Amino acid sequence: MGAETGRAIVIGMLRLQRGLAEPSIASLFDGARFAPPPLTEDERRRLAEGSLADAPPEVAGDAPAFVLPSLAELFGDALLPELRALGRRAPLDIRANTLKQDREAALAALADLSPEATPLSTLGLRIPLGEDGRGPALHVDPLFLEGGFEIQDEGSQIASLLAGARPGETIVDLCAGGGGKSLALAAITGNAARLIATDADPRRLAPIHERLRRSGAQVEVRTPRTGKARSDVLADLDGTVDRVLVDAPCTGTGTWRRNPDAKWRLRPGSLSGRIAEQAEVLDRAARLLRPGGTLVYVTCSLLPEENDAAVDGLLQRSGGTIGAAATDPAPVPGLSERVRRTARGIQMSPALTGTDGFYVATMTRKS
Ligand SMILES: C[S@@+](CC[C@H](N)C(=O)[O-])C[C@H]1O[C@@H](n2cnc3c(N)ncnc32)[C@H](O)[C@@H]1O
Repeated sequence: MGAETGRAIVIGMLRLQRGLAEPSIASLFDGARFAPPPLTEDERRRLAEGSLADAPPEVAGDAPAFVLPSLAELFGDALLPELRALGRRAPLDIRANTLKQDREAALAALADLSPEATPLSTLGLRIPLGEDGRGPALHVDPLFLEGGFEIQDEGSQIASLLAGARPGETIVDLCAGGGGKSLALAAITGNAARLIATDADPRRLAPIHERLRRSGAQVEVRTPRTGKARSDVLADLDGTVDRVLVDAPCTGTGTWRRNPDAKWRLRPGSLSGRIAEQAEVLDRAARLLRPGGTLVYVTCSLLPEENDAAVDGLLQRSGGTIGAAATDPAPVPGLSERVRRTARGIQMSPALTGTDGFYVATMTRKS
């Protein structure tokens, strides 16, 4: 809009992010009692003719300049379309809890919300947003209260499906947080795997207990003590685990469309902090694995430093004990044709897969 005033930013946001045409913006800026003054001639002209074609990428793509080289490394020529897709509103996705009913039954039970099956996840339903961009009050929906579904982005559902969890396995969800992926793994294995969930931060685990009760998922939660009483709650499992899921702490750059403010709070120091945590948690995961066991590394980041480079770091530190393995997109029909492949894993993104920017890589313990 040719200015950096609050008014110019709001008008630009309505045009670029909400996709409103000039007449719709003019109807909001009508000078009524609590409305801003009407659009000026210059503002109308800029809305009609303005273009970001010549703007630098951090302006055209609305992203902090310091991460652009990393994003360009991943996206190449698709950098701007991907940045713009990251600026658009995220859809509202839920995962049918197949411990209670299948997706078809959930679609029927929620028919009044007009859900559709998600394009890729075989477990997902997409709920249309209202004109104000808000979704319905899912947390009080009777089906939710009965555990019939969980609110989970399609990308997170896909990451859970790609984890390859099988009935009979011992599986550790090492960074379980509120339990989003633990619950999904329990449903995917039909409660027939031994699932253990933990997190370095006991407070992050708090919501999991209520979620387990509601969903019927069977997961053993191991809550660490903090401070002087701290001990390794997984020590008895070292060298025995079939599969470890590391849903790692990360910058969350793949979720900017959900948390637009996060991109402006990101600092170079927070990236280096996350990289150190990722190395620590990957080393811990590697020690848990039995020979032949599988490590699945997931982030919701688009930065190669947190993804392929983190995997490379573990492969090098392990001295050959941990080997790279392919991540098979087959459990998610249609994913193979759409997803971006990196040297070590696969990368989802809003423009390509229509999901948050999840990264998934697979490794195995050789000996
Ligand atoms: C991306 S979040 C996990 C989200 C969760 N898996 C879900 O699907 O809802 C990353 C988590 O890693 C935890 N974390 C960070 N460092 C860790 C470590 N060294 N060991 C275990 N968990 C760690 C954080 O406390 C945070 O809860």
